[in-house]
Parts: sequence; structure tokens; C-alpha cells
Amino acid sequence: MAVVGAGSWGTALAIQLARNDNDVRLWARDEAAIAAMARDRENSRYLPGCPFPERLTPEPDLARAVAAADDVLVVVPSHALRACLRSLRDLLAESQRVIWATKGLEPESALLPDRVAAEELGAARATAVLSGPSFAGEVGRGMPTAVTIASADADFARDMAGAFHDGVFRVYTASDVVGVGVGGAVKNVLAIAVGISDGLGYGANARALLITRGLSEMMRLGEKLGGERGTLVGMAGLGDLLLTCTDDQSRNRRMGLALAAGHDVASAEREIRQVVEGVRVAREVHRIADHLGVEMPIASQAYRVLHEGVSPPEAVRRLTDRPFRSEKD
Ligand SMILES: NC(=O)C1=CN([C@@H]2O[C@H](COP(=O)(O)OP(=O)(O)OC[C@H]3O[C@@H](n4cnc5c(N)ncnc54)[C@H](OP(=O)(O)O)[C@@H]3O)[C@@H](O)[C@H]2O)C=CC1
Ligand SMILES: O=C(CO)COP(=O)(O)O
Repeated sequence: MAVVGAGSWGTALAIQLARNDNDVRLWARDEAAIAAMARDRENSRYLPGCPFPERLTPEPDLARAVAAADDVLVVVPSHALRACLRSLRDLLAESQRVIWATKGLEPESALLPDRVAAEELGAARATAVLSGPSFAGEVGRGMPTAVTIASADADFARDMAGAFHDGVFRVYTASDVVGVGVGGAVKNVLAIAVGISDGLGYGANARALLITRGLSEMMRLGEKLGGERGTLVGMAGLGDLLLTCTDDQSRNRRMGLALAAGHDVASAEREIRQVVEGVRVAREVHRIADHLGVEMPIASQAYRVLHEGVSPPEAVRRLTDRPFRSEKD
């Protein structure tokens, strides 16, 4: 397996694959970082304290990494996905399949990763997505975790599940690539909203409100785009929403906490030093919800705080100040 992208999540997944007796080449664009990983046998920048298993080889040359692999796992932020797939296109043999663990929407187009992959790799290439409630640090340390791998190609989903699955890292297979993609994208934005509310000290009742009504927003958008309800209340939807909204390991939640404390987006990103997908994705969720006429008030208020300068307390006031309605709507 080749793992393309050696941030925290790419590194954790590479470790899991190698632990599970797969030969893994881990590539990053930063050659000095790859050299340091080869020397230290850990990724001290993105995933410190998680030693590399023997079968994991840091690889500075993308073509060599791909040539040595059966299949390719892409783990870069959503804004880099298209460029990354494009650079892979000419390196891939016909038989090689591509799975990604990216959670987001493409900037400007608001496309889900599967649409970007179809455009860059062609509709005939077998592809899959890995998603679900899974902090990299916990996976890196070998703590119990479950994810979903979805693909229109059932054999590919099963093969990937077999490569990852062991007694601690469980994999559920699925075919609903759209539902899994929407869950992974929207939960980032909702975690920022919950971080804001918690940071303002609004308490447990407000948190439960935001998560539950946030799930309704995720489901409305997911179903509109063709995803299935069952997926959205499964690991890659509700599961990841709960994880990301409630634990401070989440960079998106921490962004919300920082905004509530009066920091601006740029300074909070500098402090976090890793990708905070929800910042860009909020703009795309807002754009697509608006375009499709899907009501997503919580995600919209997160967008307004992030990109339109609305203050966190004012955003919460706008949410709570809405008229009563049927819970089914
Ligand atoms: N961390 C986690 O717990 C989880 C993350 N994810 C998802 O995985 C994806 C990757 O996030 P994560 O690993 O956490 O991010 P990190 O911030 O930990 O690392 C980002 C990585 O992406 C690389 N990168 C950034 N831009 C590009 C580019 N243009 N081309 C190639 N590589 C690039 C960075 O390289 P450089 O250092 O050179 O900038 C770095 O290696 C995101 O979509 C995230 O939502 C999903 C589940 C869990
Ligand atoms: O996707 C994740 C866990 O499933 C990681 O969440 P954050 O990107 O908010 O850290």
C-alpha cells in the first residue's frame, strides 16, 4: 500500500496498515520530513509518540511509492485533494485502486471527494472512502476504533477492510459513498459551532441541542445529495459528529473554543498547527445549502462567525431566537 500524505491521519493509518502486516510506503511532499521519519522511525511533527512498525517505509519519491504498491491511500486536506489526485493520475497502473480518508468539500466547487476523484481519475477507476470517528493519536497508540469504508466496488471495500481490520481497529463496509462524504464534511463545521457554544459557557443543554439539530442538518443535506439516512446515523455521520463535537482532541472543536475566547481564525489556526477542515468547509456547506435550498441554520451561523465577522454570542442568539417549529421539520 502507498499512503500519500503524512500528516497526523496519513501517518496513523500507515501505522495501522503496517501493524496489520501490510508493506506500506508513506510519502509526504516535504522531503526533509520524510528523511526525519526514516531516521527517527516516528513522525515527530504530526504524530509524536507513535513508533513506526517495521513494515512502514517513509518514501520521498511519489512514483516509487506508487510503483511498489497494490493500491493507494490518499490522506491530504480537502483543499489539496484534486492536485494530489492529478499528480497520481499518470503514475497509476490500470489495476491500482484509490481510497481517500479526506473529510471535506472542495473549495469553490463544493464537490464531495468522490466527484473530484471521478473527474481526476476517471469513472472507471475503482475508488473508496475511509471515514468515521477516529482521532489520529488514538489510532496511532493502538486504541480501539471503528471506521466505515464505503465503495461502489464491493470487492475494493472488502479488500481494504481486510487490510485495516484487526482486533482493535474495526472496519464496517458500505456502498453509500455520498452519505459517508457528507457526514465527514459537515461534522467539521458543526464541531466548530459546538466549540463556540461550549467556549461561551452555554452548557450541556446547548451542546445536546446543537449536536441533535446539527444531525438533522447533516441528514437534510445528505439525503438531498443522494446519501442514505442509515449512513448518516452510522459511524461516518452521527458517530463522527459525537466524537468531534465533544472531545478537545478535535481541531475543529478547538477552533470554536478559540473563537469564543476572542481569537480570530488566523491566529487560532496558527496555534493549532494542523488542518482545521471546518474553516473552509463551512463556506462550501453554506454555498451548497443555499444553492439547494437546504435549511442548515447551525452550519450557517458557524460560517458567519468564521467568514463574515459575526460575533460568537450574536451567532448563538440568532440561533436561539428563532420561532418554535415542529421537530420533524
Ligand atoms: N487527524 C485526524 O484525527 C483525522 C483527520 N482526518 C482527515 O484527514 C485529512 C488530512 O488531515 P490530517 O492528516 O489530520 O492533517 P494534518 O494537519 O495533520 O496534516 C496535513 C498533511 O497534509 C499535507 N498537505 C497539505 N497540503 C498539501 C498539498 N497541497 N499537497 C500534499 N500534501 C499536503 C501536509 O504537508 P506539510 O506538512 O508539508 O504542510 C501534512 O502532511 C483531513 O481531511 C482530515 O479531516 C480524518 C480523520 C481523522
Ligand atoms: O475527523 C476527525 C476525527 O474523526 C478529526 O477531527 P478534527 O479534524 O476536528 O481534529
